[in-house]
Amino acid sequence: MGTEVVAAAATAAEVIPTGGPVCHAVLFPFMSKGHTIPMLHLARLFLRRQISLTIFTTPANRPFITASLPASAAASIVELPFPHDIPEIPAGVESTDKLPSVDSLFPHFALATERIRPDFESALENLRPWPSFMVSDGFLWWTEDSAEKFGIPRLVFHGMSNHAASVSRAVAGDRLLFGPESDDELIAVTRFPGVRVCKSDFEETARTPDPEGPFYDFVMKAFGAPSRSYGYVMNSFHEFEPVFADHLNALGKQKYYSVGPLCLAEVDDVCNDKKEVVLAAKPAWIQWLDEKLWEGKSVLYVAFGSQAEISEEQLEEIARGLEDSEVTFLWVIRKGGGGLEERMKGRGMIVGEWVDQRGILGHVSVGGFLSHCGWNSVMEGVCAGVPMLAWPMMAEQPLNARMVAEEVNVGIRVEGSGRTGFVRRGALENAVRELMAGEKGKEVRRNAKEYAKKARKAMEEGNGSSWKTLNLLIDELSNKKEDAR
Ligand SMILES: O=c1ccn([C@@H]2O[C@H](COP(=O)(O)OP(=O)(O)O[C@H]3O[C@H](CO)[C@@H](O)[C@H](O)[C@H]3O)[C@@H](O)[C@H]2O)c(=O)[nH]1
Repeated sequence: MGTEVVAAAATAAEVIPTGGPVCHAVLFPFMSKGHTIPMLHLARLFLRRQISLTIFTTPANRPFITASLPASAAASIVELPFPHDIPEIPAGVESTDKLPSVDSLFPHFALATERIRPDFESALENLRPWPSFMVSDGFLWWTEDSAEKFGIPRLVFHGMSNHAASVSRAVAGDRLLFGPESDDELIAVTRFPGVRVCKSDFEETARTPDPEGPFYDFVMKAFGAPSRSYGYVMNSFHEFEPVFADHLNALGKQKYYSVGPLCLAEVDDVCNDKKEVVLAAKPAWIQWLDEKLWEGKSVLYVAFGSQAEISEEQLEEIARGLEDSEVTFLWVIRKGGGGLEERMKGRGMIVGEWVDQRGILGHVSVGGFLSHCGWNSVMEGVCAGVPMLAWPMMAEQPLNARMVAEEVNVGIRVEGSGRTGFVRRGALENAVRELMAGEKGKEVRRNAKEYAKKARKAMEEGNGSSWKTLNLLIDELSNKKEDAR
């Protein structure tokens, strides 16, 4: 593979906010929407602090990145070719949501990214101005070596919560998953009083004494060795999970910087594209939500992230559960569900396109969120003050669901849901009714609204905990003091 680095920045012109850039940083998001989106929000926070950026990506991911950044951003996008000769990965697939099966192909995809390293390093070497620091996704473990080679401090971007990171470490460290308990039996996590997990909350590799295979190879490469990076950037806010954030920071030499919720970075932006947003035609589903507002209906938003795989049988059961609950719903389906759209007309709306999820959650008609508990969705639900029905499916989502339903109490767990679970229509119906109209629903709604206020406060310019943490981090890395604002 040649060093065919296409440095492109034509549109992302050199419009730098007053005073010129404080420093220059490199960002490298993992090629998955759930990882790229929050890193682009982080990009906005850097731009707002007058840090110019070089963002690395691959050709097929470039349009998404360009579209997500303000047009006037002081950001250059550098394309690096995605490896084409991976037998398991169909040609042209450069993002996990395009994989025919995330479950089986994810490790091959993630392992393949290491082949980008030579091109990445050639591009880094030629970068001017020289970067003060790099933020790259934890799934791109090999960027740590590149950063070290060039003496660039690297921050690991962690898409997960402080809770999931702490609990996973504690469970592994204390070898809690190798006991006699059944998959669904609760196990106390002794380091955190009151926290309980079960074996099925974790990936197979974590609960197998001698694991092997590509997923294990990936885990070992990405998380197997102690990190030599400068620290971790967490998409969370201290007030949401203080025990877990403090725990991680007490562990060792690296700091964990909670600088989120990153989805709030778009609220007061450096960019001036609010006008464009207002003038753009409303998509059909937002118009539909407007109608529901006039009809006085509270809508359940149903969405399972960018890559969940749901069987036709389970989709049908969801449809039945929603019908039986008599709730008004907006359901975003990524794959499958043929025929449901027509059948559900009048009861709810089904959308098969990419939507602006944050826009939907912020619509006043939306009163509940049935979610797979991807961490971005959790943060977005919390920021909108919308209580959740937690239905975890894969990755660290079962831990996020515990966070939502057991730690901060902003949602209700859907009975039977989990990594291998099948949810029956009756269980979904009950959960929906409880969330939208029950006593428990009222309680979690109140809590969600409280946390929404705290989230906004955390991101508040000047005094917010996350705002200050990010400033501190930038000061540490750039050795420049932020001007008193
Ligand atoms: O039509 C859509 C679909 C998704 N989204 C956005 O896409 C992101 C999806 O992220 P998330 O909710 O975290 O779900 P996943 O895509 O499943 O995220 C992966 O990455 C997360 C962060 O590491 C992990 O927490 C999850 O377990 C993992 O599956 C969110 O920002 C959504 O708002 C849209 O805007 N429109």
